[in-house]
Amino acid sequence: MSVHEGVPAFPAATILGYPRIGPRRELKRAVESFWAGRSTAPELSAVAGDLRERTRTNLAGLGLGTDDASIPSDFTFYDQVLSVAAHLGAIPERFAHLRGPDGALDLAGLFTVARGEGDRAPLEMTKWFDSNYHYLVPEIGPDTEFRLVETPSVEAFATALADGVVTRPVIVGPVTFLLLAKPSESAPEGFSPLSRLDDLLVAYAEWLRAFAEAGATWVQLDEPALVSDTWAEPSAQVSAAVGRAYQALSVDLARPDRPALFVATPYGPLGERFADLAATGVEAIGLDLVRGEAPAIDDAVRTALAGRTVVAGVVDGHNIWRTDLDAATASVAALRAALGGDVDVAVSTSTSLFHVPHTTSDEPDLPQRLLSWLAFADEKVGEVLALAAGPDAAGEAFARSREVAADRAGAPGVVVPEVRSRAAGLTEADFHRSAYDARVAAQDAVLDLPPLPTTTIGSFPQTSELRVARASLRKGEITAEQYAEAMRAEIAHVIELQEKLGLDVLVHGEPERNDMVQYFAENLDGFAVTQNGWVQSYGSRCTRPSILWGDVSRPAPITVDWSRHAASLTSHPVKGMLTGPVTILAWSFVRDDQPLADTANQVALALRDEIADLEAAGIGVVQVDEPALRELLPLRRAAQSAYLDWSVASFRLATAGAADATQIHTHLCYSEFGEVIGAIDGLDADVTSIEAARSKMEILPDINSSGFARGIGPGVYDIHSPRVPSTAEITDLLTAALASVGERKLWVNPDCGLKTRGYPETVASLENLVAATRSVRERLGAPVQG
Ligand SMILES: CN1c2c(nc(N)[nH]c2=O)NC[C@@H]1CNc1ccc(C(=O)N[C@@H](CCC(=O)N[C@@H](CCC(=O)N[C@@H](CCC(=O)O)C(=O)O)C(=O)O)C(=O)O)cc1
Ligand SMILES: N[C@@H](CCS)C(=O)O
Ligand SMILES: [Zn+2]
Repeated sequence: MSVHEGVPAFPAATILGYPRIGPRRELKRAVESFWAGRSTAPELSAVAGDLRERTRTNLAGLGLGTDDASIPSDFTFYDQVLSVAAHLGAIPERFAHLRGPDGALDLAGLFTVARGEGDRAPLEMTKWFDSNYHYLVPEIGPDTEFRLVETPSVEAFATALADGVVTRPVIVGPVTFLLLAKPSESAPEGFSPLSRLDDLLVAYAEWLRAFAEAGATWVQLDEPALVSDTWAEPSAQVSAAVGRAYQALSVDLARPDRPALFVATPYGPLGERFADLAATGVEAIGLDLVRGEAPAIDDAVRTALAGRTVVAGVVDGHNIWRTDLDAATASVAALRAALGGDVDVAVSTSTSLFHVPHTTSDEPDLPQRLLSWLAFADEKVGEVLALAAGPDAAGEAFARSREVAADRAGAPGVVVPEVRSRAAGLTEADFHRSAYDARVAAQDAVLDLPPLPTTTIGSFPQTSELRVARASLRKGEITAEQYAEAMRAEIAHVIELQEKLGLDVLVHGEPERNDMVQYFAENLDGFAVTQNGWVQSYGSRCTRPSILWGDVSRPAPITVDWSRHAASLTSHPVKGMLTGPVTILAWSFVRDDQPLADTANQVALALRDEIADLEAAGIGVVQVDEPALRELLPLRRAAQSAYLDWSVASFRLATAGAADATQIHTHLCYSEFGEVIGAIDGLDADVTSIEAARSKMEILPDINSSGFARGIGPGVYDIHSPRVPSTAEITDLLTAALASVGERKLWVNPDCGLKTRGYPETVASLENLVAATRSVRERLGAPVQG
């Protein structure tokens, strides 16, 4: 009997996943209330259960089937990668005390692993593929035990089933889990977590059996790692791992001991890994057809796939423009033709929808015309259903899609001739500053800084008073002037604090910013912002990505008054604070009708004007943050250099108008930067601050070997945890950094902004940072200033 006989049909239309925070951030509020001790674990679980129930009712109401596994079940309290680690007991030794007798973590334990406790560092957090979502990095060693120790995903499935809905559980697949992991602290040099695949598969098999016993017909295993060719492990090794993993889970573990398996591969073209998967017994394979071409399909693949399903991800799960349904239909038809008549083709989103907000119907302030161009998660469900039904049955949806495309192309603001002609007139000279030596001389003459200058990354704690003031302004409860006065008072407080702490280059603290991208979007033409368009960035933290829909320009200075006010309160240099073009693009929903490079240059020109206005206001140091530079790096090596060319160029365009005496800083965080160190050098910033404390300065050898010659501030204080680093600890980090990059280049700063921290730990940490710097300066024989 073929392994595929008796397999339940894959649904004709589905989505790869759905936002889990709730339309009004219900999960964020419930989780934070639990953390604050205002609610109990059962109360938090009840909120989560309600949310899951609302989600499946909503998806069923939108038209997804309740009996065919079209509704994904992908809930997690914090992060989907952490959830796998928790299910399988793969928790670092330093958290062993949190595990119950059965090896499971309770909710409080799960959050402790995510957030750390005392000297026990949390799991490292880093970006999830090329998105603004951040996952927790599993730590795997030769002795990590893999065993199914808890089953909340199975219980969630069973609850939905009891409610009459056959959902499709979604879990991160074993190859991706191990490729995303890092070696545990005790692992020997050169250890690869992927070497533990066989042991991990035993636990995945147990998990699949548990789903089968609970009645699951299909389970989705997400394997986004397969679309990337940038792993340390050679391609042949990844290919072999795919073969072994899915042979074990689909053939060695035969049905009915397991549900049918759907392996989804979002975020890029699957390429040669498609044939690897086809050679196993998985019942369905998902392709991201938004980000790339369909893979090569030869006779062998066609034959191997007979009786199975390929799921065409043609509705963009990562952006919010309405789908061109005709183009998507053509792409599905081409895939169908390539696969031949024996292979079923279903329609889906390209990625989970957790990258987009819940629904456009909750945005009363967005202009109707713009709103009509958009599809958030719920509207995308309608699109997959329309595509599955086809242009005859869903004629109205197809007609609407054509109207939208035409309307967008001709709408005022989409093309602004003045913006286009300025960009067209750019010359090579617009991308270059003077030689670094000349700049250093000019800057030394005006900025009287000690060796190892101290500074912070920009934001100071966003207190609830600041957020409430902004909410009150929005509701009309206070006037714009009252709001501005409250912000000026906060800036005065932050300046006074920094002077007291003895920092050298001060910041205004960014109290006026709801978010470092949204704030600029609110002040630039060509953008719109949402009211309720929240998207999870990590854990309980959310953002409202702005919508970059038209040509970008700056109607008026944005940050100048705040920076001028701060500078008026101190004799120290105050650093102006801007967000760079690549980060503004990466953390917004960006128009899809022109190359990103062109859009980035429009944003860069607006920032260039802002820097000129800051200089005119007497600001001699300006930081242009690019934390997302690494985020948009293509997942395939062949595409990376073109990306780095345009992204670096846009930063240079933004900053190259600055005078020699203006010190340009940049800041990078939330990623591993080793492999793009050359591009960071290419930014040509005078000073670069970079996250380093969490990884214990692992970046320093890369900086050294790249010949990076300008100022560098490797972070000496991990701002992701309330833990206060001791003076001795910071002194050690500074000593290591000094030995590596030298006194002339070294700056002292935290890893990132302080907006998510509270004041008590911020003050204590910065006191220690300044004390450590002074002790190192003394050792160098430098005068102690500040
Ligand atoms: C630095 N990072 C950022 C990323 N992406 C961004 N877009 N911005 C970033 O800063 N990516 C990588 C990293 C890590 N990611 C994040 C993401 C989000 C946060 C964060 O702190 N988010 C806040 C929300 C920020 C915000 O928009 N605040 C608004 C609205 C605040 C609010 O909730 N108001 C209440 C009323 C007031 C109250 O009672 O408190 C309401 O509306 O109900 C504002 O300040 O006006 C979050 O809370 O999740 C950090 C790092
Ligand atoms: N200037 C920003 C950078 C965060 S990546 C801040 O300090 O919050
Ligand atoms: Zn940062």
